[in-house]
Amino acid sequence: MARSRKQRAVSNTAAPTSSPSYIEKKKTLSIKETESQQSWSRTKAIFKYKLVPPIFVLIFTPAVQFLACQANNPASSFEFERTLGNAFSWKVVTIFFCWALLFLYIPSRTFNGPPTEFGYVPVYVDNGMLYYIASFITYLVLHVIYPDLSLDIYNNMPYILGSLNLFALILCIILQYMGINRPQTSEKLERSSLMYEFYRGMEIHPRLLGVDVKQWTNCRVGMMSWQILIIAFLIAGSREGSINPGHAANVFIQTIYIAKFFWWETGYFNTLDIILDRAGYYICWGCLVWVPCFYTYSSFYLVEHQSTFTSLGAIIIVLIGLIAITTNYRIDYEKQIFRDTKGDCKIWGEPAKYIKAVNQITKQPSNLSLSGFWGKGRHLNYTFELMAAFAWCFPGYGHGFWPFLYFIFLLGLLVHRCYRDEEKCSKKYGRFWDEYCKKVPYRMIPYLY
Ligand SMILES: NC(=O)C1=CN([C@@H]2O[C@H](COP(=O)(O)OP(=O)(O)OC[C@H]3O[C@@H](n4cnc5c(N)ncnc54)[C@H](OP(=O)(O)O)[C@@H]3O)[C@@H](O)[C@H]2O)C=CC1
Ligand SMILES: CC(C)CCC[C@@H](C)[C@H]1CC[C@H]2C3=CC=C4C[C@@H](O)CC[C@]4(C)[C@H]3CC[C@]12C
Repeated sequence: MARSRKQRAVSNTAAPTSSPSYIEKKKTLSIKETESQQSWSRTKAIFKYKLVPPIFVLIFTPAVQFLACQANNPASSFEFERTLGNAFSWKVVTIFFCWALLFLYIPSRTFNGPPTEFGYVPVYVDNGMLYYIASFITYLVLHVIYPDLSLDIYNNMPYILGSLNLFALILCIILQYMGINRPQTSEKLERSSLMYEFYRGMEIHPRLLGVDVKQWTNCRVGMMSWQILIIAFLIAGSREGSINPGHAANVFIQTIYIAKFFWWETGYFNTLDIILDRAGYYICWGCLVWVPCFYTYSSFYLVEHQSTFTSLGAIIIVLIGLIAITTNYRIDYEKQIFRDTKGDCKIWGEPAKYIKAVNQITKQPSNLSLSGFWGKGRHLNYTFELMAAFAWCFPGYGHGFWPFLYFIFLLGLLVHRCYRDEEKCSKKYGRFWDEYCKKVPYRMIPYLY
């Protein structure tokens, strides 16, 4: 009796896995699973290739013109004539573009970026800090000759954005034409719709007039225009020579952030924007127009809408901002040291711990750090980036959500970028990446996300 009960128990547990109905059920389930996976990938593809490009181009391009009118003079309506620029805006934009170009021609040390899968090694000019300091000083000195320069820049912002918009759109068309008809590298790129190609870009490292296009757009024009414009807005916003403490804190934190970028410019050549993104609307228009308009927006807004921060409030927010920027830099630095020494270094006072990983594409070893910040979260640098952005937007507190626009945008950008980066790493490292994700399970906030 006891034996037969045991047998039943065994057969009860064994039956489901071997019975035909169980196998059928499993098959139907896995078919359903793959069907839903396929339909999800189809939806994602429609979104990525068909919807995002026209929506971005048609919404973001005019949005910059609207933003520039909105804060400058909320009563002023959109005027088409501004989208064409004016004599002042074209003069300013042309001089600035040529100045940025000049520094890429000055004989300097060069820096070789990471080679592409098709064996192209991009060469960059390594004089970011010289360009930054020279541009900053020159801008301040120009006020001696032209005391109203900052005020004129502020008042002509809708026209300046009009000139930038036109120039950037034409550049993207040229880049697309060159990529289709005269590609500069041996990369074999599958063709897609013209709209998608315009948005995404064609080539990863195109060169024009002898310079690397993305170094010129992203690092030199985008980042330096951000710096010059916020200084111009601070000067334009000063009333009878006195500077508002909240506005000063907002500009000071961003200035440290931008100076840090130029200090670390060669580190930027290893990031997604440079190694993965192609030179098209997203990156080139983004850096030529979106950065000068949107990244500077909190400072632009504070000209008309004075910050209510006291000097003490300003000092506290500057300290918070500096802590965030330093930590963000520290995290990027820990990765750079780890990569440069291939893991043979000390992090947080101890020899670095890592996963011995292999790049699945090149089959070369490329370890994944488990030490310091990279052992606590997979993208803590983004968390501190957001904290810094929040700090410089905060002096606009009390004026609704407009001064926080950049922070809100950055939140979306960085969460999305986390997934883009992880997709890249999963392809690059395969099972080693899964192992890393198991050991470091959180992305941006330990124990939460
Ligand atoms: N203000 C803004 O608009 C934005 C600012 N940023 C800032 O730019 C900086 C760079 O960011 P981003 O380019 O996104 O990339 P990250 O600096 O976050 O680098 C991600 C890459 O690091 C490598 N990596 C990941 N995990 C490890 C590990 N455990 N050990 C060693 N290497 C690892 C991988 O590249 P690999 O293995 O190939 O080396 C991965 O692709 C950050 O400070 C960020 O905050 C970024 C986006 C937008
Ligand atoms: C089409 C647009 C709505 C979106 C354009 C986005 C781009 C302008 C930005 C995408 C990623 C951004 C950056 C990445 C990393 C950076 C390093 C940091 O230290 C300074 C800022 C930046 C260069 C930043 C600049 C804007 C982007 C390229």
